[in-house]
Amino acid sequence: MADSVASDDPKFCFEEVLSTFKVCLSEDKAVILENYVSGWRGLIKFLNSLGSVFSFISKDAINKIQILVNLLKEDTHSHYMTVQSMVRYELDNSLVDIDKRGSHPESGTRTLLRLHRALRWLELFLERLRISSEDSKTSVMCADAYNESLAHYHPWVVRKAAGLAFCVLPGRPAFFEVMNVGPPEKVVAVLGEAVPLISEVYQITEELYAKNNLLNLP
Ligand SMILES: CCCCCCCCCCCCC/C=C/[C@@H](O)[C@H](COP(=O)(O)O)NC(=O)CCCCCCCCCCCCCCC
Repeated sequence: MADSVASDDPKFCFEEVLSTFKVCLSEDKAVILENYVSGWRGLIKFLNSLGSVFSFISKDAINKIQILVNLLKEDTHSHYMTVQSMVRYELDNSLVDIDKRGSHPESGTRTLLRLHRALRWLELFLERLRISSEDSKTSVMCADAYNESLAHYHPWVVRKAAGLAFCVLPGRPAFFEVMNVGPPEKVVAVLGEAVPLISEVYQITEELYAKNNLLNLP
């Protein structure tokens, strides 16, 4: 794994993201942190290729991915193999700020929760994209998915900035081009494979966080 998340390798292919999410779950349905992080790296590559309007979003995501990458490199890395083991280890060792921000503002559990919420946006957006018609607007699909999910956790100023950024998203044909998968039918087929995978990873993480009362970490 490369040291820095902010790689500027320009070549993006959505199937790469698909393949990382494919290997995200272990046999016993635990979320493998390294693969989860790789999936996000791929998505950030995509976001970066859409232009600098999105850099305030990718900067925050890169920052969070980097926190997780660092945890995967520390002496305690064996506890960070899966999201399940990470949560267990951090809770057992009081490494998570539960009610208010304190001495662990960058715990893995808290950091992953932010990405997890964004994964729900991704699932909703990709599903809209999958069933969209040729003249559907990506900006509208993106905004609808955002308003239904991630926006609930963002203050007004972030929602406003995100809304403005969505307006400059390329139209569906150009968006599909950037996904670099092939003709539109192929994109739709790949999305049909990706959405259920992403959804399963999301559900498993959601249940884990709900069970441990972690869905509102500060
Ligand atoms: C394709 C268009 C991409 C649009 C992305 C939609 C998500 C909009 C998110 C706006 C986030 C703004 C940045 C600030 C966020 C933080 O305040 C906030 C809270 O963090 P804190 O508790 O540490 O303060 N952070 C977050 O909620 C995490 C946001 C992570 C966003 C990652 C978005 C990655 C998008 C990848 C796009 C890939 C599309 C692929 C399609 C084929």
